[in-house]
Amino acid sequence: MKSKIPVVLTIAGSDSGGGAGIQADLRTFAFHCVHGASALTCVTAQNTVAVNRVDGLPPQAVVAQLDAVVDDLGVQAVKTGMLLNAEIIQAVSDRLQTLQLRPLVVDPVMVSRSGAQLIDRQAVETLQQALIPQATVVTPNRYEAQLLTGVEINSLEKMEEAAETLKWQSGVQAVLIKGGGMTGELRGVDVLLDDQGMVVLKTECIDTGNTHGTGCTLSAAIAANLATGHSIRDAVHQGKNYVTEALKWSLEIGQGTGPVGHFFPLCLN
Ligand SMILES: Nc1ncnc2c1ncn2[C@@H]1O[C@H](COP(=O)(O)OP(=O)(O)OP(=O)(O)O)[C@@H](O)[C@H]1O
Ligand SMILES: Cc1ncc(CO)c(N)n1
Repeated sequence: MKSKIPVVLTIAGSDSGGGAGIQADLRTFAFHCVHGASALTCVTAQNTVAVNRVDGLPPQAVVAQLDAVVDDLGVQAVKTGMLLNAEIIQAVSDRLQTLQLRPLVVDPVMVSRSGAQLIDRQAVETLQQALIPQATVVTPNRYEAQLLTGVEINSLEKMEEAAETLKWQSGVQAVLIKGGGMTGELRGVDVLLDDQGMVVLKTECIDTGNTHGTGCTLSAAIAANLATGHSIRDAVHQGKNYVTEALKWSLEIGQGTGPVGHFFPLCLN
C-alpha cells in the first residue's frame, strides 16, 4: 500500500541525550503522522545534566541538507531550532527567503529556561533581522522574549506586552510566548498573539522536574499541525495540549532534567 503524508523539515541541532533538538523533533513528527526530514546545524555532547561540547557544521553543509530535502521530497512545513551562530542563521534565512518555504515555525533557541544565554549578540541580531520576520509563528520562552523586546517579563500583562512588541517590531505573523520558565500560577501559561488578537493558553501545570525538550517538542508539534492544514490558532492549541500530555508521561531517566515522553499512549507498562 502506498501512502502520501506531509513532509516536515526541522533545521536544528542534535542532542546526544535524545531529549531535545532533532531527536525530540523527529519523535514529535512521527507521533503526528508526518514524515520528518532534518538539516543538522550542530552536534551537542549533552545529557540530562549538562551540555559538555557543541560542534557546529559549516553553513554550506546546513544549506546543502535543506536543498537536498526540498529538491526531492518537497516540504509542507519547516521549523528551526538551535541555529548556533550568525553565519548559520544568515545562510538558512537567505535560503528560506529565496525558496519561500512556508509555513515556518521559528523556535528562537537563545536562552535556556534557567536564563543562561546560548548564542552571542551577533547571532541574536541576525535572528531578529533575517529570520524572525519570515516566521509564521515565533515561539520564545520567557527569557528569549525578554531579550528580543527589552520587556522584563514577570506577569501575564508583561507577557502580553512583550508579544505585542515582538509582533509589531518584527512583522511576524504570530507570537507565542511560553511560560515554562514562569513561577507560581503562571508556570505553564502561554500567550499567543495572532491576527485575531491575544489569547492566553492554560493547561494544567504538571508537577515534574523532567521538562527537557518541551520547547522543541512544542514548536515541532505546531509545524506538524500546520503541515496537516490546521490554522495557526488550532495548531498552537493542539501543540500545547500535546506538550502537556508528554509532560504527564515524562521520563525518569538520567541524573538531571529528564525528557518528556513523546509516545505516551504507547508506552504504558
Ligand atoms: N510544568 C509545566 N506544566 C505545564 N506546561 C509546561 C510546564 N513546563 C513547561 N510547560 C509548557 O511547555 C512548553 C514549552 O515552554 P518552555 O518555557 O519550557 O520552553 P523552552 O524554555 O523553550 O523549553 P526547553 O526546556 O526545551 O528549552 C510551553 O507550552 C509551556 O507552557
Ligand atoms: C540541540 C538542542 N536544541 C535545543 C535545546 C533546547 O532545549 C537543547 N538543549 N539542545
